[in-house]
Amino acid sequence: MKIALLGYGRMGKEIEKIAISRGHEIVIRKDVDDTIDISLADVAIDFSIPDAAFKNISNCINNNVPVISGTTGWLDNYKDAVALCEEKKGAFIYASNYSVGVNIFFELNKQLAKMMATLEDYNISMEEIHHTKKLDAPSGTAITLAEGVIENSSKKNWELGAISSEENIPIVAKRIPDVPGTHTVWYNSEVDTIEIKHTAHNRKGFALGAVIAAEWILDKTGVFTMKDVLNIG
Ligand SMILES: NC(=O)C1=CN([C@@H]2O[C@H](COP(=O)(O)OP(=O)(O)OC[C@H]3O[C@@H](n4cnc5c(N)ncnc54)[C@H](OP(=O)(O)O)[C@@H]3O)[C@@H](O)[C@H]2O)C=CC1
Ligand SMILES: O=C(O)C1=N[C@H](C(=O)O)C[C@H](O)C1
Repeated sequence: MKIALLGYGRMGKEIEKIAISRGHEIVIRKDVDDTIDISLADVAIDFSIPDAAFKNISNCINNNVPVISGTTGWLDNYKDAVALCEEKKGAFIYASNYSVGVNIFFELNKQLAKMMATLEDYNISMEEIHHTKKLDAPSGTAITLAEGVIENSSKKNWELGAISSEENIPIVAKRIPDVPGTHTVWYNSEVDTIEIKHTAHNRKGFALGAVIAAEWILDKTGVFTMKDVLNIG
């Protein structure tokens, strides 16, 4: 299939390698906000920057090109993207994390949250560690993890910082050179700690998941998630 890469940075370049190895062709590599003919592509993959993602996604939907977005930090506009996709009968997936391992971790996190929901002796906290070039904090993945806990417990919100409260899940964001992405969820009590952790060793898992999602969405109409693509949970 013919792929448009909207964003040709660390992820765009990783996706290009995997897409070519799976027999696809890259027809657009868009690195800046210039004019492009998106309709040259069968599918678009957006890994750009928070300020550009919604415009890129809308442009694809308006031109009837299915779009996969992995850009984080733009979710204030997510509902508008969903509404536009439904109105235009387009095809769209956003995932804060495309790796298979993290999507399993998301399900594990929800199951654990259910089990811990009534155990008042335990305090939850989360940490995400990423490279120093990352623009947003907390990471999209940490937000998805927090939402998974909120759906399955009495917690109401997440909060950036270390202080735990009855209603909020504290998320600490650390920036350390070259770290691709590490996420930890802790439940601490006076007597013990339960910890679940996902460590990405490189960006290949994110990139492979994005290409698999692009292959999957080609003949579909609607708004989907990685759970639909991987058929898990
Ligand atoms: N969902 C997932 O699985 C993952 C998500 N991500 C997310 O993906 C995004 C990109 O990450 P990463 O590749 O590391 O970041 P990079 O900074 O390496 O790449 C972003 C690229 O987007 C380009 N860009 C800027 N404006 C536009 C525009 N209007 N249209 C298209 N491209 C544009 C930038 O160009 P220039 O440098 O010239 O400004 C840059 O090359 C981030 O939001 C990150 O959080 C990352 C990994 C996995
Ligand atoms: O910016 C990154 O690098 C990553 N961003 C995503 C996020 O915000 O969760 C996914 C991954 O952790 C890498």
